[in-house]
Amino acid sequence: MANTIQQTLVEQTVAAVKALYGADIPESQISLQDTRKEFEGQITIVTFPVTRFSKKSPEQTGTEIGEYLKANVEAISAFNVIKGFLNISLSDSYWIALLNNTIAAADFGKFPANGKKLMVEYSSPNTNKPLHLGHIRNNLLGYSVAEILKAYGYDIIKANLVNDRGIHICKSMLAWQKFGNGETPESTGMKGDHLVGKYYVVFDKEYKKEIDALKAQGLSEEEAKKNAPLMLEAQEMLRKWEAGDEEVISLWKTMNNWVYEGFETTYKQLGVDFDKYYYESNTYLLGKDIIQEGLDKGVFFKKEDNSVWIDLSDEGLDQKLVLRGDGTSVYITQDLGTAQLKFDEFGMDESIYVVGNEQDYHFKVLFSILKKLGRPWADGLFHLSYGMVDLPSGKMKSREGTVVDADDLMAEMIETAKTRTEELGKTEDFTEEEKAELYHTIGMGALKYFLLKVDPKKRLLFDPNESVDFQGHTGPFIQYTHARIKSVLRKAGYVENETKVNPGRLSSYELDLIKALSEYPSIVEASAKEFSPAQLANYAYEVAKLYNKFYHEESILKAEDEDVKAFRLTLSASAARIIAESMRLLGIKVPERM
Ligand SMILES: NC(=[NH2+])NCCC[C@H](N)C(=O)O
Repeated sequence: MANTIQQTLVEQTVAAVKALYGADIPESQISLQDTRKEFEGQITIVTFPVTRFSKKSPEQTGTEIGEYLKANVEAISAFNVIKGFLNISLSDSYWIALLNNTIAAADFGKFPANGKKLMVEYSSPNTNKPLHLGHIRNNLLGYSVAEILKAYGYDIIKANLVNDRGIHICKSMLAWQKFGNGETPESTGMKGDHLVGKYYVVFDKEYKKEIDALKAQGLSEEEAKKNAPLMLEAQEMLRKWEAGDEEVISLWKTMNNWVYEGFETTYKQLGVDFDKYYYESNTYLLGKDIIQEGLDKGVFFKKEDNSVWIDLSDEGLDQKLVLRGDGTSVYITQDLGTAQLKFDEFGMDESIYVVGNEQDYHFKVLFSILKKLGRPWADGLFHLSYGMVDLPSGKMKSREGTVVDADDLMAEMIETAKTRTEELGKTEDFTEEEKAELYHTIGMGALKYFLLKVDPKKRLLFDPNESVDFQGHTGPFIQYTHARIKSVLRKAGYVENETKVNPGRLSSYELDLIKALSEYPSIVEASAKEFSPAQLANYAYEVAKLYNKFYHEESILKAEDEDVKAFRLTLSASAARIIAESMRLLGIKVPERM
């Protein structure tokens, strides 16, 4: 447990039960809560489990435990019992010492290396079109979870599995070949991924025309789709590609490089990065040896047409194809092989896949197969699943009218941040360069915070305007708070870790803020264990709110005496550091001034 006073209270409660009632109560039965706002105190012990041993009323039991604790734990200044809840007040001197000695220290909230390795696979785009809003959620989640786990002591590998082969890639290639007139990113000034995406859309449009024409000739929808000349050509291209045709391969290399250049720009703008890239063009044949192994072990079975299946009805899932009758692989064949490759190469303890919830079933099956095959690492696999992101209709139109392009959205966010910041009118003395950086920081902070504060499983409505509200539950509100604290510290000429300062007593605003800051390590721990950036995001907001309350209620620069002033500056500096660090783990920058 990161907060030692909590640990002490649990241990001393166990000792109290022994001393008072002669019984051994397991630590796990002692639960602590934050004391409710309307009661006196900061930490509450739930005494109901103890009544089993005391054989007395909850009130009586709470009072007896409270007296024992007050006599034995120096930090306790008072207690009260309400309906069996033992509310404990810790002395001001306890909280003051905690700030000076623990929270204000540079290593507060830093975890030592835990010797464990973990891979986070995220992003994993297809190279036939640019990234969209859904990818943004994916990238932010993956990056943030990786940073949180790194802070918690893991050795992290950020991996990206790029889907760079298959019929969808042939569609954009074919459309470019037929209708592209030799267009390049240079000749059009378009980003490479957008150019390729444009031809993916062209394919779809032309293909639809062909389907309609065939249907007008009396073909069924299904037949028309199958026999449309463009589709037949795309399939022919895929066959040639797989047979090693030089022309196709060279076209693929050219267009794929356009896409990668585009992706790199998008990733840079988003502020995400990767340690390892996997390409499906290299991994798509993997997994076939695992199919054979599964057949030998009796985990898989063959049907008459030679296709290979797994029966997962014992787990409430159905039968699932793992290899086609003609020996070609399906999605899961590749993923079996890629999982093996990842573990062979990195020998990690855990592996997380950040992939949308439309693939929940796929990952259930994948993990289940690897368990059945007896892979020792199969228990360390986790699918970090997330829901869709929508925009309020009419707010922003994407190029194709359906999905929202990631680059467009980011540009729009930075623009909105600019407008809003200009309204605040505090940047007169900024250089153009500083302004541009600030708008970027705020625009991206707004976008990232809005997407990360929500539980990943929830479907999300992204409201660009609401996300930049400087007063709301937003990134910019937290960023603004950070800049405000930094401004106070600058005005005071504050130097980090000057002296240990004792103001004598604490106001309730100071106490609430110190208490919140003291929770930082346990929040990092919980966010890491639950792969939950949302917890950290909401925590940063709480700290910012408490700081603002403190700031409005207490004078800092004009405090009543030097000790109080020095103390409030130390408290401010700690709040700024913890806000900045929480936001860094979310991939969000905080400005020094704004
Ligand atoms: N190992 C995996 N299956 N990762 C997810 C790949 C996601 C895939 N490229 C898609 O866009 O749907």
